[in-house]
Amino acid sequence: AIRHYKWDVKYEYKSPDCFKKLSITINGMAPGPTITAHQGDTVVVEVTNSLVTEGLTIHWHGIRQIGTPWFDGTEAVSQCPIVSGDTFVYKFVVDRAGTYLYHAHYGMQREAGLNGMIIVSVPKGQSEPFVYDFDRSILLTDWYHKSTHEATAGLTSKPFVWIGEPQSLLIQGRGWYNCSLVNAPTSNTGVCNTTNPECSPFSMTVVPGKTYRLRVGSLTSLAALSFEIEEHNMTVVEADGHYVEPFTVKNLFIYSGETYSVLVTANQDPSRNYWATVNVVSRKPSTPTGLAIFNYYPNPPLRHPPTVPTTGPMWNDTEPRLAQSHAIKARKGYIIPPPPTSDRHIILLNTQNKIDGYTKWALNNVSLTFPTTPYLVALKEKRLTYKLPELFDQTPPPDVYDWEHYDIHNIAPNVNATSRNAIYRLDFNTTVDVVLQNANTMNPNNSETHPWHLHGHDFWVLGYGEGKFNPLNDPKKYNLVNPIMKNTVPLHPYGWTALRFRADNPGIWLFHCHIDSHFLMGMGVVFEEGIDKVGELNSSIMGCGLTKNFFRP
Ligand SMILES: O=C1O[C@H]([C@@H](O)CO)C(O)=C1O
Repeated sequence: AIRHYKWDVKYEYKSPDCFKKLSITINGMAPGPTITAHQGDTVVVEVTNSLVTEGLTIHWHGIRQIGTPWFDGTEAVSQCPIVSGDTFVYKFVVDRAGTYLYHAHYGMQREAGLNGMIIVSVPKGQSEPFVYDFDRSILLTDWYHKSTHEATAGLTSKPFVWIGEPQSLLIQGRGWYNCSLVNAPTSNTGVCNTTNPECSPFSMTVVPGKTYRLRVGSLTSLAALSFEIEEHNMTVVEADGHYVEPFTVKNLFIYSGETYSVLVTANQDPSRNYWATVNVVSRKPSTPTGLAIFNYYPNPPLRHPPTVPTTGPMWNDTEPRLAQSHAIKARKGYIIPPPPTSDRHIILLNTQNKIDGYTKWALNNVSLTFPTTPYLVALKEKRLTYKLPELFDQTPPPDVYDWEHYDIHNIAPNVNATSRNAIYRLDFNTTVDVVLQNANTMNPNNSETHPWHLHGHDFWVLGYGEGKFNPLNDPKKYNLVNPIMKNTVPLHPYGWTALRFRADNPGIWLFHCHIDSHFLMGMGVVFEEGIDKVGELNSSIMGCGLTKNFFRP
């Protein structure tokens, strides 16, 4: 079947945490409408850019875009931005059941609220390997009071001005900010108003005794989160569209770009409500706990639980987060075995760097910048390919760093890093291993968590380790038996994460840190595979208005 959506994207004042701010909305909503479909459906989204002063693209996060790399929605990679006033039609197949996301992929627009969920059900008549009574979903985000334009200006200036920690955590687009913290004029209730119904907490109503499949997605711009429902255990059954061998947690760690399904049974005292909370982990929190209400029917949905909301685990305790990462395995009966060996081994050292006085992130000393001609167009459009050396840097970035000598525990020495728009070219249909290696930032005793997201693929997660990855010994410890497949994984502080994927989807695909500011600071790489097998480009990705027709075959 075809699922058709018509979206108008614009700036509007919203008060998701009681503080009034310009937010990007879709048809008046932030988060945007949930896309629902069955496996195998074609989703058509007609997007009109009514932002007036900026371009726009929308990325369908977790959808592999097999055969439609031009609809991946990544500015500078798969398309020109949709110019103001123009309408762009995304059309793609959702080929696997599961929980996915969508969000803007232009500048830092995601941070301004352009995000939502995609829920793909199993084909009619097919069942899933677990049972539940109801299907619910919640999207977790973080929220700044400053505009993304201010944030961007700071991140791209000399000296660097860091955006800091978000003011609120939102659960399904709702948070609560203590308005007394707003600087003068405090009397101006038009700016921050804690009685505004827009910032009353999200309430999820449950019927006592019933089991809920709760789909949880995170599209935070910075924060790593711990999510929990007071007095209730959660059984993890799905991650990024793949069934997980079930395991039970009290709190779920979730990183930007990840989705999980957990089963929760409403088996507690039904005479009261319970807090559902999100807390920041990995960074020293200065953002208050995000609150929602787990409402037992027929109690009033917004009646506060009688308890004090939990503040979550210790923010700097990496161990339980690593333990959760290790616990996620493919479900028996649903294991897709990885190729036993790999054809190419890429190790990416993640460092914070100074380049030309600007603060950046780099992979093997290369900080990613983008050409103005999208890579897909540059490499495929016959009228441009003869000019390739002018379009972007043709010398590939390095596959490895000097792992024998680099000290990941010390402040980054920052030598010789450069900003470049070069890409990795992968031989089609080969197997590629990527090991992400974390290190110390430019601040003493500090290593951050980075959620890495790959476009166009799911990868097998072969292992996580602490310290420095040793390419001679550590691959022997890879899990080749039941690794989960995902599209986003955390790289833990001072650790490494090993992935394997098949370069079997013709196109150009980003692989990047899903922290908005880090991506802006160059934390990503680009893969090309099978460009000669990409079909005739959809001309709507090239230019604006009727100039797109100039590229029609
Ligand atoms: O990229 C980052 O920059 C700041 C800080 O390192 C700048 O000093 C920070 O916390 C990041 O995650």
